[in-house]
Amino acid sequence: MTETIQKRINDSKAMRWTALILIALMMFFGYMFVDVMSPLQSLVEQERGWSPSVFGTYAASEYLLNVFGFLIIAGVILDKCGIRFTGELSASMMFIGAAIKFYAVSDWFPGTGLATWLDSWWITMPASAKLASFGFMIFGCGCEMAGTTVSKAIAKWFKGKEMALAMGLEMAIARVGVFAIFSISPILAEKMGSIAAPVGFCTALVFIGLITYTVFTFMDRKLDAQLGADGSNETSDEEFKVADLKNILTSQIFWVVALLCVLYYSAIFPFQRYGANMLQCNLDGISPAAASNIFRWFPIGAAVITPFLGSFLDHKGKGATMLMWGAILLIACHLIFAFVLPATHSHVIAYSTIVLLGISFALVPAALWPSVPKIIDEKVLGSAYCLIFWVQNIGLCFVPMLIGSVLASSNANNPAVIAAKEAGDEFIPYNYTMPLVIFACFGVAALILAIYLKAIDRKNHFGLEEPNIKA
Ligand SMILES: NCCCC[C@H](N)C(=O)NCC(=O)O
Repeated sequence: MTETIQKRINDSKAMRWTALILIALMMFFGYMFVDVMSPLQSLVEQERGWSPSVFGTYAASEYLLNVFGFLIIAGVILDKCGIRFTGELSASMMFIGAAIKFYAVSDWFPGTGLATWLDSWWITMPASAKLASFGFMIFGCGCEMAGTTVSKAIAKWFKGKEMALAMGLEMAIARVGVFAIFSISPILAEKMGSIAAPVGFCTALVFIGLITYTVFTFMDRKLDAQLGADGSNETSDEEFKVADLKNILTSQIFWVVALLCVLYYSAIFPFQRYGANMLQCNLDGISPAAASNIFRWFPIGAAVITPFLGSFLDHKGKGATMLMWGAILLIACHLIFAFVLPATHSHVIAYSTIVLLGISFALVPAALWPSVPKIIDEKVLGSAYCLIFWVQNIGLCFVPMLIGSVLASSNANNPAVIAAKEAGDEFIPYNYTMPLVIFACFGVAALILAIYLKAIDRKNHFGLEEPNIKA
């Protein structure tokens, strides 16, 4: 009897990479929306009266609902309802949140009954900021849930294939989105004479992301038909039960990975918010544009290198070792920024350290996310990703506030800062040593966890050092 081996849709290189592009586009547009207002801080202050602390509250709102438990629910939804439903839900939440934020910063909002009511309480926070934060909170829930859904979708479509390369490419595409919006947003705002223009533009892009993900769901339906699954819990024979969460939460290796993740990312994304200003302060007050020009090599450097490291991981392995090197580079870079740059004011050192940090930012994500399917049972993979993001979001929500207050308190008696404030200067030459030392300490803790992770992997054979593609 001859047995025909049926080829699945994801066995075709063209089809699985098309699927990756479709889902990565949703994240690309999502990451663009996240940072659309980051380069417009002073403009938002002028146009809408958002003080720096209002801006900080607005930025934290992205993570607020996630921290208060939404991401845990998101994990259950993902494992119970599957990647198609959860992806559509995430993309829709991203669009609804984006549309609310667009309305909040548009010229249609001031003067409405809602604006008058929102202005009547917590008066230091303008109505536009309150509504924009509400929208951003809904968007943030959708965006983080989308991030975990995309990881689970890639693990499904690329299992035993180029999984790490695919995850690396997806993250690289998202980072190009950050780079792109940092360049486009100020131009759009200036040309259209309003901050609402770039926000509206990105809201439209988020809608396109919803469409591209919808196209992907048709492909995924076909894959499920070939796998013989019903699509609710596509990759596993056993049904997901909420009680399975207990297995994740009591797993030692899960906590090592989750803590490593929060510590590492707490020294990356919050640093991203202060990085350009830190360079300005340490390079004799260069212009904000010149500082951004140096700083943008950080996400773009990571975007270029991540896919190569992903491919290396697929073919050669060494995931745990890559995590260790990522943490070592992180520590070295923050210490150079803290002690060497203020002493030398060297542009060469600034550029090289930014590039080194970009390599670190490629090493850790490229190794971390593809390692999760190796340590966690497939049927609870969605919940595991969501729980890791949940722990990470706690750091991303609170560390910027910690850094902001340390920066303020460590400069309270700084004569240069006092003089600049008294003179009403636009540029305040802050000393960033203390915040940078805190970032380096996060790196040291992440390194200890990476070493421990490598040790427990060696003992328990999780395969973190093994390649994904077995010859
Ligand atoms: N403001 C963007 C934060 C994205 C956080 C997200 N949970 C994440 O870790 N994504 C993976 C990455 O490396 O970007």
